[in-house]
Amino acid sequence: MTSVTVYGSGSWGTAYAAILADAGCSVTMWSRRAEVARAINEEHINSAYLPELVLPQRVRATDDPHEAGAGAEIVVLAVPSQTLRDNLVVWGDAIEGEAVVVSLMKGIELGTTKRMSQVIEEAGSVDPQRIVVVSGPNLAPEIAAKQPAAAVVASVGKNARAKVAEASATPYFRPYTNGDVIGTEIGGAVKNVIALAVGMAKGMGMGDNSMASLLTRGLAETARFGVRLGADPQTFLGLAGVGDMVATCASPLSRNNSFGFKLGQGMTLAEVVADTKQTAEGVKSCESILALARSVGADVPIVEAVEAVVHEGRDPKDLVSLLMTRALKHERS
Ligand SMILES: NC(=O)C1=CN([C@@H]2O[C@H](COP(=O)(O)OP(=O)(O)OC[C@H]3O[C@@H](n4cnc5c(N)ncnc54)[C@H](O)[C@@H]3O)[C@@H](O)[C@H]2O)C=CC1
Ligand SMILES: O=C(CO)COP(=O)(O)O
Repeated sequence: MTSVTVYGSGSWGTAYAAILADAGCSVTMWSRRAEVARAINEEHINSAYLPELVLPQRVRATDDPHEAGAGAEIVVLAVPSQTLRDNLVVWGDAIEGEAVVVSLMKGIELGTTKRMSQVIEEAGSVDPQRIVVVSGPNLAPEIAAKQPAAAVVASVGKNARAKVAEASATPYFRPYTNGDVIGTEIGGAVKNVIALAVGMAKGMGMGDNSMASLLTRGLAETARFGVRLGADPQTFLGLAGVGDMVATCASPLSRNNSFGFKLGQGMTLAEVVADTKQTAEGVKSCESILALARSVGADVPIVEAVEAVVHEGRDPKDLVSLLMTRALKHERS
């Protein structure tokens, strides 16, 4: 039985722990709060995040990161992107030397503009051959309800990606392996920002034409940007690209989409932040994504417009003029 540790007992960490257990792994979760670990062990429920999900008996939890990591062959990281480095400084040494390390995170680090796999390599001293990124249309509440979904399991290490695909394949979760780590991570991070834009548009009363235009042009800028970083353009036509873009932009279950919706409806940024209990990665990552795109000369107008609303105090209503009055251009330029 493969032994897996999941660091982070939030929405996706918990749903992914259930996948791993349903696939036959023995799973230990690390929870920041002792009461969350206790409820998982005694009631098999994580009520703050996924109250409907009854976790399998083979999922255990502890608030001690070193106890959690002992003996794990696979270590899964599911904390907010902007906290990953600090978390690794505190408990990164709990990750066993030969363990495969999986990132479930969809963000770009502020300041360094690093992707999560790069932060793991740097702050956790992990060989890229052992780093795997899981991404795709995977809204945690739907996965927790065991609704069928697929995902990309990407790594430059063939053995590592095969091991994680094997460990997380269930009748409701189908992993596809891929070698394009850059494209997989860029797809996951940028779609959160596009979902913020779509949410704002919906919140302002716009319909499906606006949503589809933002989604499609959002995918175009994601691919243009990703290719500049070395990604395979085909990845953006797959689950970590169009798949995740569609799920996140269409669903009110998406925290990024909902965050944008509330802004579009007229709530202030401070009000929306206070009203959001879980991680909406695009809110912070729009800034680092924009910085990274500028550093490689990639034009990302939707990301730029979202950043202007979220960080420069522009009114969401300005989104329309910011995007619609730019110089006309060829669709594929
Ligand atoms: N929820 C979803 O449907 C999906 C989420 N993701 C990604 O997974 C990553 C984790 O997201 P969620 O589990 O949804 O987030 P969440 O907000 O539901 O949970 C975050 C977890 O990290 C823990 N944590 C550890 N250190 C922390 C710190 N310093 N500050 C705040 N929290 C800290 C929290 O206690 C909590 O257990 C994100 O990058 C997200 O984009 C990816 C696919 C699906
Ligand atoms: O990444 C996700 C679905 O694939 C979850 O999106 P949110 O973080 O916006 O909820």
